[in-house]
Amino acid sequence: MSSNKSGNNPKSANNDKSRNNTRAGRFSDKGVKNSDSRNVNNSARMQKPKVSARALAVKVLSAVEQDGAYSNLELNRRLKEAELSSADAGLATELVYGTIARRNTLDYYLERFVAKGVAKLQPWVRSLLRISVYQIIYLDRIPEHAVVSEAVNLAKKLGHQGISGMVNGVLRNMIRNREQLQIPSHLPVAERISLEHSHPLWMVERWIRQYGEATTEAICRANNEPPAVSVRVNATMTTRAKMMEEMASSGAVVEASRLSPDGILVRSGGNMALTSWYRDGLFSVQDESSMLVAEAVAPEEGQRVLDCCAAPGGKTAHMAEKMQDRGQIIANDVHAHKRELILEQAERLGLGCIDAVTGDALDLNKRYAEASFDRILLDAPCSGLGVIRRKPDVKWSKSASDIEDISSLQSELLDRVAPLLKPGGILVYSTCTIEAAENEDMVAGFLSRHPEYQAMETSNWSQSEARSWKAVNGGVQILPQDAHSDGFYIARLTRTVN
Ligand SMILES: C[S@@+](CC[C@H](N)C(=O)[O-])C[C@H]1O[C@@H](n2cnc3c(N)ncnc32)[C@H](O)[C@@H]1O
Repeated sequence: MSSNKSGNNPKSANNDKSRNNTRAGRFSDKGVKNSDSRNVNNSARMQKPKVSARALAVKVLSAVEQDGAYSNLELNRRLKEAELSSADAGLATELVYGTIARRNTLDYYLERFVAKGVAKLQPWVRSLLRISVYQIIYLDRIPEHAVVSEAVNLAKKLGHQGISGMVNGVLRNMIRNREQLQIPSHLPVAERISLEHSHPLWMVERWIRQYGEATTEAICRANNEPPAVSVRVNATMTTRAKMMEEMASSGAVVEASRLSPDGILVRSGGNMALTSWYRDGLFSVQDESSMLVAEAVAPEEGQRVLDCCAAPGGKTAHMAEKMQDRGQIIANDVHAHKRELILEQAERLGLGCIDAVTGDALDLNKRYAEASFDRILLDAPCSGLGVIRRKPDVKWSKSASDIEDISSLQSELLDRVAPLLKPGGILVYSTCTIEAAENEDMVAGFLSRHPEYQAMETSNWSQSEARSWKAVNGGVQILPQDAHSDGFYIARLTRTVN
């Protein structure tokens, strides 16, 4: 039996607290100090907010659970309306993402104290109890008595006396019996990991089959870390060294990415998407793993490139930057409304070599001539299980059958676009998941059906850090704990004969 690691009881959860590296850091009101006030994420407000941070979090969580809303979109929409101070916006963000991330652990604890069972509660009451227990267990800056009184006041406002009494009773009882807030160590391993790190049991069991127990536990632990902030420098406008200098002199704490030559890790400095550097196109906000995709494509100036599933255009733009905006990139996506997103990126970054088009990638072979592209990127739609840190809802919204469904689409997409590559060209297949069925098994199947394709060496494109990663079929599988970046699979294939 593996030993209990952090997060299985309130005490170790408190150790988690002491790291104080919460998601809310992104909303810190310590904006970059800069003589150019446009770069300061200054949101001190004088008026009384229309809604409290906790009420907003309860509304977002209830909409996610009841209406299947996307947490990020719902949260952003409500934050815009609410005009909270930056600290309160940070708290609301922390409560929403933290509560979703720790959902089944919170429910496991609550189940012992809610007489009629958590499932029978009204969704808003369930959300209120969950955010309260999340604060008690995982956040150190809010005293327990404040958590209880805030919850009781909110229950009075949103419900009635009976509900506020029940909320008061449940929370006080939990605080009095903290020793009961433990995950028993005698549980079968998969169940223990599932409860301790809040992942669905089917997912944990699936990963144990693929990666073994220790790696699965490391994946689940990493999935609960707040994601790092990183930006990709626009190489047509500046260099990483110059950008880092400018950012540092404005008060941001930055580090060069060890994964991508274009990446900068931003340890503190406010919301990068609100800076004038971002608006002026000097950089884009992008995860480090994702930056490795264009690295693998290695497009050259003057080449013709096909990006099959391109929206919102992050990797398209990166490839255009690598080409110094010389050549042509056809950036295709099936959704007409997403074409705008690609065009917005291109315009902000000053990139003219991108042609954004709409259509099903399954039909690209009817629209373009065989062997007409030097490079093809298939950044496929996938289950997204590599980006749980950023989108914790994925844990609860996906099922094993989603993985089977999406892999048959991926396989068909690969088969249809393969003839479009010139002999000697490079086809990159990438996903933001860690599922073998969508990754190495997918590429193995493709190579067995297409003798005209070969896997390429990974070592000549991946940075030194990446070279130790598991490389199979010309691809690297990046797990979220490897470099504390998103889980990604990137395979690099070449066409040898016509
Ligand atoms: C992983 S995302 C691509 C992310 C993008 N490469 C980037 O870096 O910004 C997958 C995209 O595939 C698109 N998509 C899904 N099915 C498609 C299809 N059959 N044909 C073309 N695009 C598709 C989705 O709309 C989604 O935008």
